[in-house]
Amino acid sequence: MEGQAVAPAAGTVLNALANGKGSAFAIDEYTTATVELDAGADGVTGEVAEDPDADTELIERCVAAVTDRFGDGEGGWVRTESEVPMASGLKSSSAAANATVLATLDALDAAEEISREDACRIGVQAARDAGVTVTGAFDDASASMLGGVTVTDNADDELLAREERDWAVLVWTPPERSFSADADVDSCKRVAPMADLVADLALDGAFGRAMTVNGLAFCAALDFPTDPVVEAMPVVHGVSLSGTGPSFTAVGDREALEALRDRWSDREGRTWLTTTQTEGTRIS
Ligand SMILES: Nc1ncnc2c1ncn2[C@@H]1O[C@H](COP(=O)(O)OP(=O)(O)OP(=O)(O)O)[C@@H](O)[C@H]1O
Ligand SMILES: O=C(O)C1=C[C@@H](O)[C@@H](O)[C@H](O)C1
Repeated sequence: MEGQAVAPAAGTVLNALANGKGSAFAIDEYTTATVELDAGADGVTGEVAEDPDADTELIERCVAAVTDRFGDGEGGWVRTESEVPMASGLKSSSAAANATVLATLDALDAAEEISREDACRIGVQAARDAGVTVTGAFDDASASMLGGVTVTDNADDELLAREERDWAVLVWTPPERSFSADADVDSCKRVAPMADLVADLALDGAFGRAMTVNGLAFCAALDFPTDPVVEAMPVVHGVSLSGTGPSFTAVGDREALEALRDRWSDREGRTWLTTTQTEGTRIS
């Protein structure tokens, strides 16, 4: 029994570490999961193509959660291949979990037995159980699973809004890595009044302005530089630190972002242009 699915990465509108509300948008960069199930296998073995030493607990838990609920507890093998690096702020764990959950459902021929929203909640619970998230990150996971821009309450995995936007997206990924689970949550909680404002803007559909306020607040809280945000502000719809960093994303018109790319590219790391994605996670 084999299955395969592909899930998009995402960027941040609102980081949920301050007040539990979050917002994120899917981008056109992907993680693929391939799953092979075997009724006789003893447990699940995971593999991350780009990093043989990576922690595979999350994807193994995703397979087991799906076979427990929709199969007969089959074990097997899962491998992810990703265009986005881990711990870069681009929600690689959400994309890996979503792709693995859907690939396992595909292997069991059970993809139509559950809504995409609930399938996403399986991956969020696996991320909590694996200890790779602070809030569960239903904001990131729902954007990756459903596509478009989502606004969520991560306290109870509730989807508050989903909309579609057709933006060009500029991403700067510095060479450093920062795991979400290691973020300074107390510092993030201090900017909760700003996060409340960002949530109101996002729920009004003013995603660009929401994102920029988020960027300034969380760069300050997590000690990231604000100059990429200030440089971008005059020419973009929105710009922010993505997640707990270190990547930044800016959204807007392609020509404006091409000009901004020339400035951001002076910094160390990788700067590239992509687009928003509205289709979400799919069986491949
Ligand atoms: N491509 C992947 N394949 C398998 N597991 C992954 C993958 N990406 C992330 N993970 C799992 O999630 C854990 C946390 O990764 P990471 O910090 O990248 O997650 P994240 O919260 O999505 O952060 P970021 O938004 O910074 O990418 C990893 O240690 C690993 O266990
Ligand atoms: O681990 C978490 O709970 C989160 C991590 C970051 O991606 C945040 O952007 C997200 O809102 C929540």
